[in-house]
Amino acid sequence: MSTVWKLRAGCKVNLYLDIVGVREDGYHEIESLFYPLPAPCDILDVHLSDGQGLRLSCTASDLGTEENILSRAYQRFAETTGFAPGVSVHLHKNIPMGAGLGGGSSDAAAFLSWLNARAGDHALARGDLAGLALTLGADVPFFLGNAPAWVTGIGEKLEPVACDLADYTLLVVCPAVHVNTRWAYRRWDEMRANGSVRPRKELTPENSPIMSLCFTKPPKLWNGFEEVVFHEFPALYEVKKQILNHFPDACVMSGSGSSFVALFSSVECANRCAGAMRAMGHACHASRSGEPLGLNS
Ligand SMILES: C[C@@](CO)(OP(=O)(O)O)[C@H](O)COP(=O)(O)OP(=O)(O)OC[C@H]1O[C@@H](n2ccc(N)nc2=O)[C@H](O)[C@@H]1O
Ligand SMILES: Nc1ncnc2c1ncn2[C@@H]1O[C@H](COP(=O)(O)OP(=O)(O)O)[C@@H](O)[C@H]1O
Repeated sequence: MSTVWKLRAGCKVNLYLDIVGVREDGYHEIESLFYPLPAPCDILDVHLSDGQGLRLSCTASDLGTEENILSRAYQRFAETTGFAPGVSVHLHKNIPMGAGLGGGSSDAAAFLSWLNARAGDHALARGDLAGLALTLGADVPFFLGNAPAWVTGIGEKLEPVACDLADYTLLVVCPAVHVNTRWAYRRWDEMRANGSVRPRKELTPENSPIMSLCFTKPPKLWNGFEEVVFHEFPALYEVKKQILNHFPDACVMSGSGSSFVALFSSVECANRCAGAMRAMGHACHASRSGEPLGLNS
């Protein structure tokens, strides 16, 4: 029986996300604080097999194997390095898709790291692996290091940051709403063109009512996608208000949505919030000091 590796692919939340520019190729420049979380997380059961090529299966029926990012990661790595072993992967998909949690990117980074660790003389240097990762997705380079980072460029410039949230319970609330990242960026462009959204540094109490509320209490967390996504999905704005009713120290939508992350210094408040969210049908995942935290809802 060959060795089976169990790779855990956690998720990320954006504690700050501002869109600060658009490149010629249509990709957007961002300034964002990426923070890794252990829950929800995907599991990749990987084992080497005879011959060459990837055999992929996945628990998510709506995620075919051809368009799965893991297939593209294997293909890209084989083309770049010539290392194309026989590999079987069974993906236990737990991170909701289109949730702003980087689930696909995390899977790809976990698999690329595993391939590179076994590639021997074909292995890529760190920078080259990050460059390959970027071709799979803007969030993939972050997951290679999987540590709190200030992210700029389109997602390829990473600066490690000391971001100690050990005093907080982090609660991820996942409404069953799929937000397409590409749509969110295009919609941001349209709203930017008509002046209804601006990069945060251009906001003043005069040109943004929401900021006039915040300037007295500068927002600890910020996500420039909220106005875009709440405009299209008002139900998500309601979810955020429901979370705020449980007195988190801070709460923000993650990435292009639809998930939220809330920081609670009180575990009791986090528990109550999780119970209320689950009663409304929203999956919840908690963690504290980098470890998953079971919540009695
Ligand atoms: C919004 C963010 C914030 O962390 O994450 P998610 O909400 O997806 O988790 C990222 O910028 C998403 O990264 P990722 O999800 O890897 O995006 P990709 O698959 O590379 O790109 C999907 C589409 O989004 C647009 N895109 C993506 C990244 C970027 N910096 N500018 C863009 O304009 C492009 O149209 C691209 O075709
Ligand atoms: N292994 C995978 N896990 C999740 N999504 C995948 C995967 N492979 C391909 N995808 C595609 O990537 C899209 C974005 O998924 P994901 O990265 O989880 O969301 P987000 O970009 O909101 O963080 C999904 O809607 C799906 O179509």
